Amino acid sequence: MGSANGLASAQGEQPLFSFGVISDIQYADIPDGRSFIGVPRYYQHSIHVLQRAVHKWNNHQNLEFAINFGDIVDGFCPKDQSLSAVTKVVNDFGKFKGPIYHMIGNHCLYNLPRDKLLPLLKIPSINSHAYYDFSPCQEYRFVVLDGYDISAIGWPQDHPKTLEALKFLGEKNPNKEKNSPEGLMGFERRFLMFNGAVGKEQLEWLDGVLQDATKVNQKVVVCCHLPLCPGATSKEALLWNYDEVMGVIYRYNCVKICLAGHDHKGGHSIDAHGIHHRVFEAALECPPGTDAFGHIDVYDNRLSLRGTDRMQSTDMCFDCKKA
Ligand SMILES: Nc1ccn([C@@H]2O[C@H](COP(=O)(O)O)[C@@H](O)[C@H]2O)c(=O)n1
Ligand SMILES: O=P(O)(O)OC[C@H](O)CO
Repeated sequence: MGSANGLASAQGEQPLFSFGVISDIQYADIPDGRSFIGVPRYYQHSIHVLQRAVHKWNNHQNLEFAINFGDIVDGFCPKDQSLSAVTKVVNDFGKFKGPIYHMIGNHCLYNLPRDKLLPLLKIPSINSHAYYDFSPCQEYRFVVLDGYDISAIGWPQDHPKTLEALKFLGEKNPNKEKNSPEGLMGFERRFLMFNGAVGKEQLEWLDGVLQDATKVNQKVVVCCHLPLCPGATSKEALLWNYDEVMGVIYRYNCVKICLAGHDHKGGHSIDAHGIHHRVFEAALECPPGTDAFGHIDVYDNRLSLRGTDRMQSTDMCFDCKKA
């Protein structure tokens, strides 16, 4: 974490553009609680973290857009309040004076099915898929992955993707409770119901996007609710087929940074190919009065995350000379 990776001073240098980031708000109008392993969760306070983020992003005056890394409403939200809770959070995001790019997380899908959720989040979609790309300037392209493409949550119960996910979980996780990693060894601990996979069609789409980005000499930032690198996250939070996705990414040299949420404590690693992986600290786990959001300044050779409060600042340099 921090600038221990040979960052040259950014003083005086203007970023190409900047954007806001926040993850795992998991808002619900319910009393505070705890995660399965006992970490406090502040369901009502987390929307105030978002409100302060939007206020700060607007005051910055130079943010092109913001990205929400998923899980805007918690699974414990009473289901008759799911729509109003999602709408409330979307409306608060709407106060940002710029576009918001959303992605879906497991908690979003506990609350609403894809056909309801995606239009509310204005996620460009064909057949309820939630992957897309955008390019804020000639030099950069952002790829947003749908980590719950193959998943036991979010699709109708008899949907082929639900059936494929349940079959896969049945083969990989012998526990009756499919969210339990008990007895699973090493990276196999990711085979849990609250995770998912990127399907074949999406992998082919990703390959095409990276091929195109390479042709036009664009640097790519990959965003996904689920982390893609074991070095940046707990094993239990990894995308089921993170290795397949990284296999596609490694065919090219254009992906420089992968950003994610889901693992609430946050993390940072640089993989063997020099790609930075940054998992964001959750807004949900901020005790009242504290925050976790940030903005990222984008340069030719690095992304510099300026975190607020519990979100650690991180310099992610992919072509920097050692100081
Ligand atoms: N080590 C674990 C972690 C989680 N579970 C199950 O997953 C559910 C969701 O976990 P949270 O961290 O979001 O609370 C939890 O309710 C457990 O059913 C588990 O079994 N073992
Ligand atoms: O999305 P949650 O709240 O179920 O939490 C996921 C865990 O952080 C993964 O380790």
